[in-house]
Amino acid sequence: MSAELKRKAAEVALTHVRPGMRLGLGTGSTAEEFVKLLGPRVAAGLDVIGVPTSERTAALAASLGIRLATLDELPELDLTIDGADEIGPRLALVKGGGGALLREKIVAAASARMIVIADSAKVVAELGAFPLPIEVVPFGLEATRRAIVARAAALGLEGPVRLRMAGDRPYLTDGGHLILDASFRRIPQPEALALALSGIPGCVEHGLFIGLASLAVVAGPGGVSLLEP
Ligand SMILES: O=C[C@H](O)[C@H](O)[C@H](O)COP(=O)(O)O
Repeated sequence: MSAELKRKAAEVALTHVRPGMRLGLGTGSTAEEFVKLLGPRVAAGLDVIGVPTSERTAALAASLGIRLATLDELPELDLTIDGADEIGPRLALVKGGGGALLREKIVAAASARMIVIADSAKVVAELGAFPLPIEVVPFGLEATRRAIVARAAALGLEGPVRLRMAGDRPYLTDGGHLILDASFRRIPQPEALALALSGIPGCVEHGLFIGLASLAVVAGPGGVSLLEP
């Protein structure tokens, strides 16, 4: 998606921000467009406080003068704005392409509302074309991977479950965990898959966000559209 479309979606999301709000700040190139638009508004006097979902977003927001807090300091938020890798029916999402899914999900769950910003290519009739990121602890990695394969086989897993790499080393999340990317191609039952993955020891969190987003702002060549669950 072009930076321009990302910015258009972020601009619409910004109209939902009110003075005094406690904001969850998402991660990824689209969420960054939102943070970049928020910075000048804060400099012009908009009083908000942000809880970042990654070290990367924290650094960007701080560089723009946005006041930040931890989720421990502000455990209840008004609104989270974040991107997504896929937006499916009823605003079920796949997230975690940028490796921030754990903090993103905790922050979204602590927010009264979550607005997803994306380009129209992210909207799908069925989730699964984007490999599902699953955050796991390093201990027992292969046992956890096999358990994921065993549970997910009946729920649409078609391809490999691969350890995400950063160059020649495993990618490490902000929480010090690893990411397994699972190639489903189709996820016909997201709720059942979410439940199955959550029950696997060693699996910290998965990238299925179900029932969390209350609005999607989708920018396409023909304009911006709003999707509700
Ligand atoms: O971990 C990363 C996040 O879930 C992102 O929101 C997601 O990957 C979308 O990123 P982008 O806006 O760069 O496509």
